[in-house]
Amino acid sequence: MTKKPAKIKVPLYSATDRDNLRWLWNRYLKQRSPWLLLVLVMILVQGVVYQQFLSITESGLRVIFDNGTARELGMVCLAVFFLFAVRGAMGYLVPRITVWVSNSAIFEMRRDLIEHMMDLDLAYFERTKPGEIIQRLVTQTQQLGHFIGLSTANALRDAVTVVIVSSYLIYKNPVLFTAAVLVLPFIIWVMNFVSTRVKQVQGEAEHALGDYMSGIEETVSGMRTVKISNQEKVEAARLEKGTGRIRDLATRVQLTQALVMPSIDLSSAFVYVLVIGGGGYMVLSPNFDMDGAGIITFLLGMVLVFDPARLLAQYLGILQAHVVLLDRVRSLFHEKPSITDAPGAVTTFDTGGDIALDQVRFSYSPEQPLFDGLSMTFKGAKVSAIVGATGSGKTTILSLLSRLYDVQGGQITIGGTAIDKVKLHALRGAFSVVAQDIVIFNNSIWENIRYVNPEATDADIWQAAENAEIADLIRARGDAPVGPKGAQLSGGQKQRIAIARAFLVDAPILLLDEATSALDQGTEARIKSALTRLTQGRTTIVVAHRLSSIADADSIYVLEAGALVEQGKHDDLLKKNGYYAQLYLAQKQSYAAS
Ligand SMILES: Nc1ncnc2c1ncn2[C@@H]1O[C@H](COP(=O)(O)OP(=O)(O)OP(=O)(O)O)[C@@H](O)[C@H]1O
Repeated sequence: MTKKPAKIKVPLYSATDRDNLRWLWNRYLKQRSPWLLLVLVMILVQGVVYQQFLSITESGLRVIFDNGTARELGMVCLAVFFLFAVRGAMGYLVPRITVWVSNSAIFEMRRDLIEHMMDLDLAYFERTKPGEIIQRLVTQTQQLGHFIGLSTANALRDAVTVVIVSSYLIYKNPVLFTAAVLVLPFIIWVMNFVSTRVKQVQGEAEHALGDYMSGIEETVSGMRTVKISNQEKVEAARLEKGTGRIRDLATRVQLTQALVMPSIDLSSAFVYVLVIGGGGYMVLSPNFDMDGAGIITFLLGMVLVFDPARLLAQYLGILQAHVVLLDRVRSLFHEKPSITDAPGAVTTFDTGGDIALDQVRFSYSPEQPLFDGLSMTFKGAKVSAIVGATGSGKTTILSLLSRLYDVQGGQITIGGTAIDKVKLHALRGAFSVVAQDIVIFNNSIWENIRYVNPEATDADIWQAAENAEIADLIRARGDAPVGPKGAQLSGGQKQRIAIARAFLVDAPILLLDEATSALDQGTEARIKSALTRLTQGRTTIVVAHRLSSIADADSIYVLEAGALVEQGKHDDLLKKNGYYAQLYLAQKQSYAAS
């Protein structure tokens, strides 16, 4: 169940807001300023068209009231048509240009966000919810695009209309305009009150919809557990409760929305009564210079200014929300990667040399120290194994070698070169990894293997698949996709894909982290010879729980709570009768028992 987001109160246009808006302008909009200027000119033209329309209408009405000619009336009609044709053309071009400008700005923003995100440390992704990142890259940028594009162009057009038409009305009849304007804030208040109510209920409805969708996602993806534990009824009741909430809120939204039209009608009535009554009085009274044409035109002017004024008030209302949105999106750029290329980092180093950890200190959090001065050397072109109880730090050592995390003290060298003096791309390119968390895409097995080396020939891929004992499965399944996250494959089949990938990547250092743990002993034995071939000539580091699988390693390192407690060959370690021997015997007995 997701928590209701807390209401955030930020002062409008704080220093941060101004800085964010400046950033948005400088980075994504400034280079498009000629287009924006064109849009501004067209918006001004739209405003002037309304003023001209009012002025021509007034002349037209006088032609009618003062017995003018049909030709004069025809000219007025033509002028009105021309004016609206111009406004129509602008009305087509302005959204076209603004949508294009804002979409390309948002495309660039998303591209920058994606590139920035790719550079961030693994640690960032381990502490940030995927939903937050998705929101920034998908919905928040989308909303921002709409805001800097159409919403702002429309608001500008509305502002220009209000200013130009109001100025014209003030010029025509300042007294009547002032009286009408006194009512305007009240109308806007009524409108905003209704739209705020609608927004509130809408917000609750969206929240309920979000909960309902998360509920469906949880139930569907956990269907195996739901069925095994006979929870279908409970889950159905939970989802039905969700749909009930949505029904209630949707009804409330529609009932509140039903208030909009009557309140518009009622508030417009105030203005119309005021203009017709007040203006009519002015026409009848000899003290004012006002005629019928003037009063009708004035009324028309009020109608023209009314909607833009309301929309402008609404726009100002949502402005703050979008400034907050901008801050959220930009916050991803405030995250800085700490694992980067050092100045002067090299791209070539002796990838076949020894890998040495020298007095390495590392912990994921200060409260839980893991390595405090760990030293060990993995011989180049040999097979080394790391064993130890769960949580002793085996996988972490592999992560440190490829700089998924940086050591906090001491150093790691490969072939004598400190790994933080090697460009990240070159360093990581030296490793081929078969890890516990295998990423499988919803594609064919063939494509899943090819993923690690798109340039590989078909023959290479078949060879890798044969080596990893997965070729028969490829033949049987053909091009069929393997389901989201490889849901249609067994754990062992996924591991074989990972092993096939390792065969396909021709990297000098091989890291096998529980690479065969999900394989049955028969399959493990069958691919063992292939794995042995794979390790030849490569520096290989194997992490395994099943000690029998690493018995023939050139060197075995035994870890206990982040410290190296024993090191040697399998037979020597057994003879020593220490921690390794204990682990080995315990495993042997449990296998015998099972
Ligand atoms: N990303 C992480 N963030 C915080 N702590 C972590 C992270 N990864 C591992 N740890 C912690 O660090 C310690 C060592 O973990 P590591 O995965 O290296 O152990 P391991 O020996 O490989 O264990 P296993 O045999 O269970 O795979 C554990 O206590 C674990 O909880």
